[in-house]
Amino acid sequence: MEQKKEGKTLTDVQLTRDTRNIAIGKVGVKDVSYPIVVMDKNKKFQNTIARINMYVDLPHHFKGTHMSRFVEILNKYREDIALDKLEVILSTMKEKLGASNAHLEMEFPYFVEKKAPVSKAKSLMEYTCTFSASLSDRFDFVLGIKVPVTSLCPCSKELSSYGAHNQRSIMTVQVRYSEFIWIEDLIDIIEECGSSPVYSLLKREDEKFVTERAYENPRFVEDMVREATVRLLSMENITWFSVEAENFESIHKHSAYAAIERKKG
Ligand SMILES: Nc1nc2c(ncn2[C@@H]2O[C@H](COP(=O)(O)OP(=O)(O)OP(=O)(O)O)[C@@H](O)[C@H]2O)c(=O)[nH]1
Repeated sequence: MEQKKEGKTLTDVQLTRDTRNIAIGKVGVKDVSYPIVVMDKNKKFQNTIARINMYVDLPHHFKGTHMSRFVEILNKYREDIALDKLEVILSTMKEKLGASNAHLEMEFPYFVEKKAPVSKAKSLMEYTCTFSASLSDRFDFVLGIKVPVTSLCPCSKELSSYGAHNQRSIMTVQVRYSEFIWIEDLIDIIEECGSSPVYSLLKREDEKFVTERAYENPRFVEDMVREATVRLLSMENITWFSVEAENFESIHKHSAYAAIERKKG
């Protein structure tokens, strides 16, 4: 729609015709920083700040999409729990932007209170989580979490007279599910798969405990993704998953890496 400002016509350039006959698969806004509300197993909800990408498809005949509408839609639902509103946000994107499919990606820090293993000292641990949702004819949702763990190399332990190389690793799990899964529960499952979980706060007695626990529990990246696979396969409500492990090797400049993806049924 054309508007006038200070005598000048505000032409809606986006609506003008493009003649190259090329449709666009994804167009929209990327890396919008916005507050969101996430469900929290212990506190009911948690306020956090997400980096958000919102995209739709654009038919070949339009010059551009209407970028302002993405943020208008996001803003409308900002007080609501993000997960509850994903489908309605996507369907509003389709409707307001005249699109046949819509995509929404959110990456956000999520904090979980953890107790140190011996002293029981409490602290908050940050996990990076992702919601990836899309709506074409059907709604699709993938929950992702990056879980840091310690890994200790079984080969190094076997070969060395003293110690074994060990490092921080990141396990990235993504799941599709039929029934709601708490982020906290998925974190617990993945943390079992390394040599030891990592913590924000450890007292001396905890440090001794986690060092010895990792030594007693050596894991290759292969072990880590296999351990995760065994656990994720046994969870009936998970319909699809992918799990990756990356060990930021303390004896190499590169990482060790493994990944498994499974669709069930
Ligand atoms: N489509 C498009 N818009 C862009 C881009 N970069 C900046 N914009 C700006 O995004 C702004 C918002 O566009 P619209 O949503 O169409 O704004 P509007 O016409 O005021 O809003 P509606 O009346 O809802 O269409 C415009 O000022 C565009 O110039 C780009 O690469 N593509």
